[in-house]
Amino acid sequence: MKIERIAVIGGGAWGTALAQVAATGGREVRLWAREAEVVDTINDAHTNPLFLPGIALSPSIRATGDLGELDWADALLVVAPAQHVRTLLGSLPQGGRPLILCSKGIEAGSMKLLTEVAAEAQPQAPIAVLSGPTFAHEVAQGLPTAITLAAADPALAEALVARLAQPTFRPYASSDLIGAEIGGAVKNVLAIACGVVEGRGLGQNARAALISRGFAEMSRFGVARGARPETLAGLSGLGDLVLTCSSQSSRNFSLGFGLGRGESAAALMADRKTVAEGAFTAPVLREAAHTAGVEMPIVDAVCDLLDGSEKIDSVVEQMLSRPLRTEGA
Ligand SMILES: NC(=O)C1=CN([C@@H]2O[C@H](COP(=O)(O)OP(=O)(O)OC[C@H]3O[C@@H](n4cnc5c(N)ncnc54)[C@H](O)[C@@H]3O)[C@@H](O)[C@H]2O)C=CC1
Ligand SMILES: O=C(CO)COP(=O)(O)O
Repeated sequence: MKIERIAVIGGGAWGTALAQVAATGGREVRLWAREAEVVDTINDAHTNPLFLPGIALSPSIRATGDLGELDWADALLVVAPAQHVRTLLGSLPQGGRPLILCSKGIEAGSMKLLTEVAAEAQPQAPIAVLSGPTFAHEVAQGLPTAITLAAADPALAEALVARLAQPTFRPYASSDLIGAEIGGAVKNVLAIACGVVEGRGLGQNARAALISRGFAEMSRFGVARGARPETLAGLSGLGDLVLTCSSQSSRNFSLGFGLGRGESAAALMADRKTVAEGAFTAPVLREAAHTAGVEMPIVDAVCDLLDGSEKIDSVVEQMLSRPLRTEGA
């Protein structure tokens, strides 16, 4: 199997950065963006100041507002916010072109993972997942990055790795799609919690404890939904959790930081141009965990802060007064 022509659905920071990777060496890449101004600035000035400021883009990236123009591609990178993936995939013609899911989230309402959403919206398309510790602005600058590329068909994984790999962009093939996508979805919620810890000034010990106990929650939920533990401990799980729990560059972490400072979620979410996926994933993850019989106290606490049902100090007190238990449990 050979994949040459890559198209990207989504002209936000991550879609643009991935287009930049795929365009290395002057290879043509098509990118669908929702905003006409993004289409125009990519085509005319080779920049995306709205979502990825300060990066000079390859002139071989051609943007379009017409999904029909993506028919040209051998494979499509799907990089829209998770809650819009179903609608966008439903707007494409049906076909057997591989879809590589790069978004991180769980669909609200249905509680479905994006692999399930894609299988319903495009039943004939082979599905892959690309996920890992990858801040878009670093990838777009060519800084060294490693990422998980999961596909059920090893030939598809191999073809995609061959097409996307660069000396500074190293995809590691996997066959565990569920593991790869659960890590990315859950870490966004945990990054909000880490931001809260930082914003409230609870210290570095608390943040390390939260990353470790958060990873235990991710693992319990992931395994219950069919993920492999080694995938969750890899780039797309623990790797991405550590990245987003350590940096204000994370939109989810910075949302939590604001909450920790006492700002309301509504005020922090109003007028956001960029997406903090964890805010949308948190309530559906809580519901999905409940359905699976999995305890996720950190996720519950993030939900309570986001919906305003609890104040930060009482959430912290509740977390600290939970029954003492053995670490592996
Ligand atoms: N930015 C990053 O460093 C990374 C982001 N991701 C994931 O990629 C996905 C996209 O995130 P970003 O590119 O960062 O977005 P962004 O925050 O840079 O931009 C927002 C995006 O949402 C789109 N959008 C808003 N309303 C929409 C609608 N109604 N229908 C379709 N699209 C709509 C905008 O067109 C824009 O592309 C998310 O799931 C995110 O978790 C994954 C890895 C890294
Ligand atoms: O997923 C990301 C890095 O891997 C980006 O994180 P944020 O969406 O929190 O900015």
